[in-house]
Amino acid sequence: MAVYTDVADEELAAFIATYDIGALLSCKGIAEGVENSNFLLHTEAGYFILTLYEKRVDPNDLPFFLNLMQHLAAKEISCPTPVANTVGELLGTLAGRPAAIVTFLEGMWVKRPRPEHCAELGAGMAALHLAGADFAMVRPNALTVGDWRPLFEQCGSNSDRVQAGLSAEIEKELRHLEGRWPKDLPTGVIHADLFPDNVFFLGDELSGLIDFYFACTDAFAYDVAICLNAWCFEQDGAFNVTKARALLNGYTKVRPLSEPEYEALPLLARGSALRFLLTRLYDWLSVPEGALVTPKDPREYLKKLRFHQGVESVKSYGLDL
Ligand SMILES: Nc1ncnc2c1ncn2[C@@H]1O[C@H](COP(=O)(O)OP(=O)(O)O)[C@@H](O)[C@H]1O
Ligand SMILES: N[C@@H](CCOP(=O)(O)O)C(=O)O
Repeated sequence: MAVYTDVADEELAAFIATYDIGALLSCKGIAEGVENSNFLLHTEAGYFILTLYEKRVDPNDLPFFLNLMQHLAAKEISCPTPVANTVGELLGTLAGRPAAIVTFLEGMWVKRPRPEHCAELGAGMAALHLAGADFAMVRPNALTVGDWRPLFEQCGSNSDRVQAGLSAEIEKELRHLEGRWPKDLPTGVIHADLFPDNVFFLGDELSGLIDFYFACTDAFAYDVAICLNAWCFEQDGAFNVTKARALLNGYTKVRPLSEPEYEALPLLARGSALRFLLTRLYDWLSVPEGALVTPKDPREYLKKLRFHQGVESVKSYGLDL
C-alpha cells in the first residue's frame, strides 16, 4: 500500500473546501502504487483521486505532468484530468506536500495480460505518442542512461545484499549501455511507466491510462521497450513472443515504427530492464520507516536484463514484423 504521508481530517476537509466538489463523504488510502500517496475521495460531486507527491517527484515537473494530462484528455486519450480549485489552480499543498485532485477513471488493471490486452496497449500507447505531438512543454527524461550510474552509486555495495555479485554485474552492464545508447531516434511525449497497473480495461477493451508521473520527452521506441518488458514476460521469466507480436502489431497499426526504431528495440529493452532494476533496487534498500508500501522485487528485472543480454537483434525475439 502506498501511503507515505498521513493527512489529518481537519486539514483534508479544509483542502477539499478549496475545490468546488461538494463535501467529503469518505477518503480511503489506496492499496496500490509505490511512488506517491494516493487516496480515493468520495464527495458530493462523485469520486476523485487525491495524490500527494512524494520523494521522486520534482515539484518543478508537476506543471508538465498536470498540463500533459489536460492536453491528452482534450485529444480524447482516456486519462485522469486534473481538477482546478476555486481559484483555478491545479496544484495545492496538503500535509506539507504538493497535492492535486484528478478525475477517477473506471476500469481494472489486468494481472495476467493476454495477447488481446497487449494489442490494445500497443494501440493506446501509439495514440498517446501521436496525441502528444503538439504538446508545447518539454521534460527531458530524468531516468535515462546518464542517470543510472548516480542511482547505482547511491545503492553502493548494498546491492550485493540483494543478490551476490549484483554490483559487478550492474557495473558491467552500465559500461555496455553507456557506450551504445541511441541518440537519434524519433522523440516526443512518452509515458515511461506504462506497466499493467497503469492501464485500465473494461472487459478486453482499454478504458484508460493513469500515472503520468514519469512522463517525459524521449524516444517513442523506448516507451515500446518498457512495455515489452512489463507486459510480455511470463511469471516463470519466459519471454512471450505472441504477446510481443500483439503489442507491436497494435502499436504499428496506429504509428508505424521506422527501421532504426525497430532495430533499436533489443538495446532499449535492455536499458529499460536496467532502469527498473535500479529504481527497484534503490527503493528496496531504502523503504522509509513507517511507510505503508510493498517495494517491488528488483530481481524480476535482473532476470529480464539477462534475457536481453542474449538477444543479438530484433529477429532473435522470434518476431516477424
Ligand atoms: N485517476 C484514477 N482513477 C482510478 N484509480 C486511480 C486513478 N489514479 C490512481 N488510481 C488508483 O491508485 C493506484 C495507484 O496509483 P498510481 O498513480 O499508480 O500510484 P503511484 O504513482 O504511487 O505508483 C492505481 O493502481 C489505481 O488503483
Ligand atoms: N512501475 C515501476 C514502479 C512505479 O510504480 P507505479 O505504481 O507508479 O506504476 C516498477 O514496476 O518498478
